Amino acid sequence: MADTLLEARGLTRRFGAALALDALDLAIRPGEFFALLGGSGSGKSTLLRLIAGLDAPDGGALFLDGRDITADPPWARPVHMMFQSYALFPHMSVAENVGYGLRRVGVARGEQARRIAEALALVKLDGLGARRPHHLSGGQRQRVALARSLVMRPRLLLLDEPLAALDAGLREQTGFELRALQRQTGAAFVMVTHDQEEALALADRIAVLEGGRLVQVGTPEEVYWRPATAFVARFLGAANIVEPATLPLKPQVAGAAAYALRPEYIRLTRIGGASDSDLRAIRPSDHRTLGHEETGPNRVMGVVREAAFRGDSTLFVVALEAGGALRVTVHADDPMPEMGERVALAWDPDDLAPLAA
Ligand SMILES: Nc1ncnc2c1ncn2[C@@H]1O[C@H](COP(=O)(O)OP(=O)(O)OP(=O)(O)O)[C@@H](O)[C@H]1O
Repeated sequence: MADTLLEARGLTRRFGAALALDALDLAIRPGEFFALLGGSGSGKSTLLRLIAGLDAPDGGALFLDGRDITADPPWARPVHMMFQSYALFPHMSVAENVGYGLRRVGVARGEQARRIAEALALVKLDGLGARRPHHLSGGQRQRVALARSLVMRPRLLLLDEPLAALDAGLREQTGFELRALQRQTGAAFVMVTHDQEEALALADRIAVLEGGRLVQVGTPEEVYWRPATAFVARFLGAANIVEPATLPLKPQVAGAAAYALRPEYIRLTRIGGASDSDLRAIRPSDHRTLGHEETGPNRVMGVVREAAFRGDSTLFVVALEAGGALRVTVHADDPMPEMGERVALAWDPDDLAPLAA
């Protein structure tokens, strides 16, 4: 396929009895920012190492531009990996570190100097070429590691938890810089992360891994709003998992055993002492149930049990009269219920995302 840069077919890797990758299929497009998201032990690092050629699969194959590269050594692949530890050589200067790969493949000296300067400028480290890595901050060391990868002009750059070692302030800025670098260089970036917010913020597409299998691949919007399984729904921001047996649901797509319902999708209506201003904020469709206690499909009654302030919104846990609880977010501009207040919860049928078992 023309729009596929790297393809994995049936990729399998066993460690003794443990199946780290279970016949995994995956296609990465040229120039995309792709996130591999999964919990500890889901197979993320194993997949990255196989793509880089640092490890060999027990089954399946890898194709780059349609060519089988499964048996190619790492240096023969237009793929570069940036390790979480950065793996810089402490006895070499920044410029020597960045130029290491160029020297190994025998690029002429003048050309080396030009490309090292270009790579250092790309990561905004101009002028620091003579320094040793231990005279740099953690963020700067990461830039050296990035420059060392980018100087090789890879088609595909693999990044193992690139932001994990940075403090919170630097993480967001570095994330945006990674995106900018990816656009500037045109290389495809594959980033391993266990942080769903990072994946949602940066990636063009996200692959969610569970137990060595891909459970869903899609845009951040697709995996967030339309999770394929309960695992994905929970992993990406704690959606409510609701079942027709326990709640009066009338979903757009019938027949699923369970549905994901985002806390942001639920409308909360104050029933008890709703003030006039509260009433004006309530949608017309909610008026008929105000003061009444009727329920119906996609509408339930409950009592507010917990509240967590989140700045632009507050998350409420509402214990349902029919049993169970739902998590509901109320935007800061909307009327807030009190703790212990009775409320009505409602949602649109097409906001129920059907889940595979
Ligand atoms: N060299 C190895 N020897 C034995 N088992 C291994 C080896 N490497 C990985 N595994 C096993 O394979 C599975 C997948 O591991 P992997 O490191 O790929 O997961 P991960 O998603 O990267 O996890 P983490 O986020 O914790 O790094 C785990 O069960 C792990 O214990």
